[in-house]
Amino acid sequence: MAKPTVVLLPVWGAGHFMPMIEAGKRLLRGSGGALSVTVLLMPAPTPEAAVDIAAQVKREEASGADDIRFRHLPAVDMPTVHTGIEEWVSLILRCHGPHVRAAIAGLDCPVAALVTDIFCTPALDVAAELGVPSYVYFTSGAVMLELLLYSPVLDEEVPGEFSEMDGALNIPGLPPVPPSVLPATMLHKKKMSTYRWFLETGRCYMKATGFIVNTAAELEQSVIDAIADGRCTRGVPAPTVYAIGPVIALTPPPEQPHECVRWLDAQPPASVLLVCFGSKGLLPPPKVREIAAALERSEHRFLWVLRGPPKDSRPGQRVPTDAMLDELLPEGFLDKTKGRGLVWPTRAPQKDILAHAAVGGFVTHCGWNSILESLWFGVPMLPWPLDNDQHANAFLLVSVLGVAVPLRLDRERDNFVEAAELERAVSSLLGGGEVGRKAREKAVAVKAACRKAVEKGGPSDAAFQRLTEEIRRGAINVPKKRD
Ligand SMILES: COc1cc(-c2[o+]c3cc(O)cc([O-])c3cc2O[C@@H]2O[C@H](CO)[C@H](O)[C@H](O)[C@H]2O)cc(OC)c1O
Ligand SMILES: O=c1ccn([C@@H]2O[C@H](COP(=O)(O)OP(=O)(O)O)[C@@H](O)[C@H]2O)c(=O)[nH]1
Repeated sequence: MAKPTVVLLPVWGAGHFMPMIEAGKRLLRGSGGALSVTVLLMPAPTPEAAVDIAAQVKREEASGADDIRFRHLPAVDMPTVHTGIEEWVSLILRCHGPHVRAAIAGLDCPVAALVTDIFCTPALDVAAELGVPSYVYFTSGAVMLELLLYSPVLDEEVPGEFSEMDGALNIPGLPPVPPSVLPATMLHKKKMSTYRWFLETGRCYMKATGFIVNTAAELEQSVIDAIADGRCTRGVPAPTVYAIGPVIALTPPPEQPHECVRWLDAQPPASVLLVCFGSKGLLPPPKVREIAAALERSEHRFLWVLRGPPKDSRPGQRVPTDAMLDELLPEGFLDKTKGRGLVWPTRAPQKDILAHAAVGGFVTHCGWNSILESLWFGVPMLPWPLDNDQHANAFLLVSVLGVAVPLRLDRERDNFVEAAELERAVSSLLGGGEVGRKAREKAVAVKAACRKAVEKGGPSDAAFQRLTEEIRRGAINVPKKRD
């Protein structure tokens, strides 16, 4: 009989697609050949994302792993009316519901589980209808998962706007949380109609069999405990959390090192500040000017990945362009920083850069994958969150893990940071001073904990074994036709 398959339903996007495929490959290996993986591919919303995903699929297919197969779902109409990125993705998923159901029902083998992305709550209903166990693969950290699960409780506790309340929020397993670290969708209830998405997603998650979270228990133990004890869900036990991370797709370095890596080869150890704002990494001109002023004055070495504005700014369509450096940067900046700074105008190999001994600090937008990569290589951070889960992630880095030097930003001014503040924080992180020294020390300790977590017998490895076993046991034959 054909072996049971785990069906993955990833969304497109650098921080979502590859981490989920990587987790699927680990499930394959972990099952010792007992399982296969079927990836359902939704057509990507932009030509750039389509090219990216096609390349990744080609790479996986070429690697000869015959237990992973890809199935294309039919195209759906992209929603034009929505309240924001969260609802936009959820609406697309809703349209795909019948296709997902048909694809699963049409499989020629037992189905062990459906694994969906953060946004794919409609797929949980499909799994329930078919009797298939369902898991949310959470590409962000447990703090963000907790915020989603706890949002219905918070909504009742704080009837007014979070942005207008005095004091801090009491969120299980966390130190007092300033409301300013909540995602924008939560912060302005009345202004953001997407707020409902938050509450509904939190409730809907309770239908899942489990949460597979790309984190390590060591990073977010108290939060994971709070979820497990039902403290976020009014005492009702939440689906089991499997903290299996850090899951990072690491590939051997290319034969010809990238230009950024060659530049780093010529720099002293732990001397370079990496500045990179993720795969969407675009900044408006005033922020570019502040960064340039801070880097020029700080006299530290830097590698700045600076992208150009997108051609299309609609949710889900924002793809950065290659930067025209002469137009974006203040006059004379490149000359004045020549030798100690490199500005890279297109996508850079971030993991290879963070792995380089010359990198001593990372100004990051706090996308979860960037955080995990920085921790994996022991690089302390300067958090400059912009959106989504990033403010909450930054809070974790500074207030729980202590691996980052805080950066004062003005959320009311679109997360603006003054040049002088950035200059101060860079000097603290890379130069002398107690705060920077502590962050550097903690980053080294957390690096060791991350690596230990995924070693054979480590806590993430153990969680992964439990998950694999549970998935293997859950396999069912999906009836071809519903009664
Ligand atoms: C899939 O394409 C996109 C996803 C996001 C996006 O939006 C988002 C909104 C929230 O209210 C809470 C979130 O956690 C969240 C996350 C998110 O995706 C990114 O996820 C990464 C890994 O999970 C990473 O942590 C990044 O910080 C998140 O931004 C947004 C988006 O465009 C703005 C997408 O196209
Ligand atoms: O120039 C870049 C920008 C980003 N990334 C990678 O893209 C992912 C970004 O994911 P993250 O969750 O940090 O943020 P997002 O891009 O989803 O906001 C990470 O794996 C980065 O290493 C990269 O390789 N080069």
